[in-house]
Amino acid sequence: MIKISQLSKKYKNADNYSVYQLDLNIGDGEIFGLLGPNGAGKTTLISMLSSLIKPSSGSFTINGLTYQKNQKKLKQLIGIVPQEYALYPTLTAYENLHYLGSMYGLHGKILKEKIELQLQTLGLEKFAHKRVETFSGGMKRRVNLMASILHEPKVLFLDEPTVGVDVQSKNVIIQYLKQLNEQGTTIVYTSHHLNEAETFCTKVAIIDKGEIVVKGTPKELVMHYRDAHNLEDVFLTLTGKKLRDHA
Ligand SMILES: Nc1ncnc2c1ncn2[C@@H]1O[C@H](COP(=O)(O)OP(=O)(O)OP(=O)(O)O)[C@@H](O)[C@H]1O
Repeated sequence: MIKISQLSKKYKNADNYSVYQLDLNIGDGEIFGLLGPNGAGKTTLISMLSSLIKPSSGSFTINGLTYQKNQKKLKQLIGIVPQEYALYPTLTAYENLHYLGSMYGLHGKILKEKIELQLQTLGLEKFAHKRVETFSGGMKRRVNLMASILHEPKVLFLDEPTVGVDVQSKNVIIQYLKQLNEQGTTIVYTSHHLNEAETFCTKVAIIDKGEIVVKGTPKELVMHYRDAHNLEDVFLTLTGKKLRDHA
């Protein structure tokens, strides 16, 4: 589904590469977790894959398509849930979804029904006509998610979709993503929640300093490191306990 070859990114004026000569294949139907400490390059990688930023070198394909030649097709094929809310605060949840859905060519009864179904599934039907600026973090995260899947993408990229939300919202989001995956959506997500990733992901890659340190199923990784009881132990073994502050 996704084939990444020697992908690198060095931001303008930066001293180091944020992603360096990265090779990775992500199969159809996976829930793939990109894990790593602060500044590891997770957002940079997912932003390149969702064409929000341009690689410095290397290449990747999604379903055999490159961005250079298939921008329109890829826009329909993928969904992007960025870390920042991509919503209009003064519009209601319904108005936001209607506007963003129409950007993907959805209209009329079909769009209305899709919005209503999603609001219901993600527990927001009662708040459909309230302004998004009045919502809690968890509610905004759920609207952000809905906005990116109205066009039923085959691949969904999510950058920390459960950051800053309460346990209930997190649970609803993860259950919903699992449901989408069962219906055939490939999911690529970044997270700092290792417990969540361990049960949610079919495969993970631990990234540090722009390179993949290890990849595999969570079970394989925990089995491989003798003293590890869980994915967090594997993570700390590989990335160390030093703080990774960066500016
Ligand atoms: N726009 C930018 N310009 C310059 N450097 C950047 C830019 N964005 C990110 N970086 C640098 O690239 C490196 C990787 O950052 P990135 O945000 O991809 O990491 P991350 O793994 O997503 O971190 P976090 O977990 O903190 O979100 C960091 O050193 C960061 O400072």
